[in-house]
Amino acid sequence: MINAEQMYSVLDTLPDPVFILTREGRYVGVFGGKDARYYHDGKGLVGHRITDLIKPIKAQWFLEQIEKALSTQSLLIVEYELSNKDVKGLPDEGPEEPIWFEGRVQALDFKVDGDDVVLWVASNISERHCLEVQLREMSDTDQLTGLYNRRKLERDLILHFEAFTRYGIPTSMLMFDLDNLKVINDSLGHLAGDKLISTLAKTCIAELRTNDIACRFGGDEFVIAMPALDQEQALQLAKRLHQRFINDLSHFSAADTKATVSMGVVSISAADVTYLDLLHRADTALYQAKRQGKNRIVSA
Ligand SMILES: Nc1nc2c(ncn2[C@@H]2O[C@H](COP(=O)(O)OP(=O)(O)OP(=O)(O)O)[C@@H](O)[C@H]2O)c(=O)[nH]1
Repeated sequence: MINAEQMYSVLDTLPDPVFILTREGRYVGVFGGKDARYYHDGKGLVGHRITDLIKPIKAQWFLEQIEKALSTQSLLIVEYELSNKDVKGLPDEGPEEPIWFEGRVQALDFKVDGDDVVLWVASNISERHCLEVQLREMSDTDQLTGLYNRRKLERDLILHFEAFTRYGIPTSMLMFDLDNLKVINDSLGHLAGDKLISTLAKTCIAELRTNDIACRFGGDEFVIAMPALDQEQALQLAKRLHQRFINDLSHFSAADTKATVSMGVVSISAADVTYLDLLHRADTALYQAKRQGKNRIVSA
């Protein structure tokens, strides 16, 4: 059988760090964390309290997790970001970048110096976290243009709709569509059509504010959601953008067909029940612009 001394040696050799923390956030034991690629040596933390080592807001979060693990007596799994610069008493040696951790926190069935304690195992999940962020970005992004896709737009529109119904903050929407893309594809080729679509996207990126959400809605149709802009301001922006589009598209033309853009502009109104009503009204305004002869803006 393994003896107590050997057990201690095993604990200390663990690649991931293991902390024993009291309800008040005092480190009463630190084991393992021997993989220096991923962890700083935490031995110096023993005897200190989280609140003395970490900034108040973060320290409070740790205390809440300890409390939760103690009160539920079940395994709690949390994710958090921490750098050695955030924690007083950690050495400079070790990873320089902030680390994303998965913490597994479990109440222990004994007390230390009369205090309830938890076991907190921290695993470095930075690589996985980075991949998750990349995946989320990819799933929100249209491949051809780099603009957001419809999924991301709809998620954001739900929030903007809530901001309007709760606080009266307006959001306007511009829906636009290339005119005559089919003819251009047929005469200049599909790649030229793609180039047109990318050109519109580049102009959007150059012209818009950072909190505007420009999205490729599908095919040659785009939607821009403009938080905190009323209809008149949105129309001004649409006119500016339209002028830029016309300039940028002027050298793409096929026979006597000019590459132009039609636009519909709307703002959330009290009569809209969900963001889908806003999308529907934008679509109707765009349809009117097409019906009235294309290459124009309809504000409805
Ligand atoms: N090159 C290219 N063409 C596309 C892409 N997506 C959709 N299209 C084409 O764009 C056309 C879109 O249909 P419409 O909007 O009805 O065609 P349009 O000629 O622009 O007609 P109007 O909008 O009425 O001016 C279709 O012919 C599609 O095949 C794309 O990613 N690249």
